[in-house]
Amino acid sequence: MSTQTKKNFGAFGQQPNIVVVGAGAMGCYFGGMLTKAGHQVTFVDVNPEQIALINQRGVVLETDDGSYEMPARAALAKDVIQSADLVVLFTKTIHTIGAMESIRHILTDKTVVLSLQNGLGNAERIGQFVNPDQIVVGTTLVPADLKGPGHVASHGPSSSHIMDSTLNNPEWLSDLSDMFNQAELTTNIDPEIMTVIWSKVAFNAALNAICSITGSSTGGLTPSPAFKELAKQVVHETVRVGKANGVTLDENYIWNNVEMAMREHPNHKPSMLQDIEAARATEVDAINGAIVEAACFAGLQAPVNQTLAQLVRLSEQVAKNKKS
Ligand SMILES: NC(=O)C1=CN([C@@H]2O[C@H](COP(=O)(O)OP(=O)(O)OC[C@H]3O[C@@H](n4cnc5c(N)ncnc54)[C@H](OP(=O)(O)O)[C@@H]3O)[C@@H](O)[C@H]2O)C=CC1
Ligand SMILES: CC(C)(CO)C(=O)C(=O)O
Repeated sequence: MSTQTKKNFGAFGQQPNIVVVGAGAMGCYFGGMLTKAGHQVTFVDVNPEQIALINQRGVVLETDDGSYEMPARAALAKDVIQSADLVVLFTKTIHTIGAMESIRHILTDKTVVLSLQNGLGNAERIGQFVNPDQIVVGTTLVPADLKGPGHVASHGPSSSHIMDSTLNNPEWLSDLSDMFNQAELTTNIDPEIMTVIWSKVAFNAALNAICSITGSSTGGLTPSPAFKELAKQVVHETVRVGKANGVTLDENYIWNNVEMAMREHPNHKPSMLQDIEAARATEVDAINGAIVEAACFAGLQAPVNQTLAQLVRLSEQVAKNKKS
């Protein structure tokens, strides 16, 4: 059945007004796929040149099924007027508060805000702007590499897990996952979302941090016993911290995801490495740093994450020094 004939987005209506905030790698991929499925998407970003290029040429997606160039609409937040039915938030976590503040005027008490951002604390940050029952959080294993403004490549299998932040699993959540699945963005509703989020944080704490420090894509680490030993220590430590914070994690499940990413997404540069290469601030505080904080909160220490966090911060500084 074609995506057109399956269309029925319940609470969101036939033509929801979707606003993708952050027109970088993930924003362009998710927004581009939703556009390709026939949705009305507005991209919001802070970079005027990027906005101009997207308006002029559209977004370009390189996928395993082919390359697509789709007309798209992008704007600065202040220039978006129509209220949003769905906000898909894909800024880096350090920009969440600023981005949400900038779109405050298009948020209503019915707007749903979805975050598949990496790291801990996403629901809490978004919760400063909308009610908890309007927030959907989750994780995604979609690998997205920004090739240039509005131009993104994503290769290999992937899926996302979502749940509303109150864990009530309202009916409209199925409408949202249907919308994404029909746009070929494989999405599962997962009641165990805290486990899923912590598992992804453990994954990113190992893979993103080590790739960023070493300058390697995920596949580049494959033959290294040193990587395996270090990454397993990160995962082990994070599982211990999760447990002390009331979240039970499965070390094997996390490790299998790390191995899957190395095997299936070998050319992907984790988002944190893309930040280092662009001399931008990374999300280390929401990933390894947040694990260290959660350890302190539970009266523990997390020395492996602490050391990796410091090395990522050092790599950030070196990248900035080189650029200036
Ligand atoms: N890339 C990937 O493969 C994956 C990423 N993720 C997560 O998805 C999220 C987005 O990552 P990614 O797409 O890689 O990030 P990018 O850096 O590629 O994109 C973020 C975009 O948001 C823009 N931005 C910054 N501040 C604001 C603001 N106030 N309002 C609107 N836009 C703003 C940035 O502009 P500028 O560059 O000028 O700051 C940039 O264009 C992160 O949390 C990441 O961890 C999750 C899984 C995979
Ligand atoms: C794509 C993935 C899952 C790393 O493999 C990721 O989370 C990232 O790049 O930040």
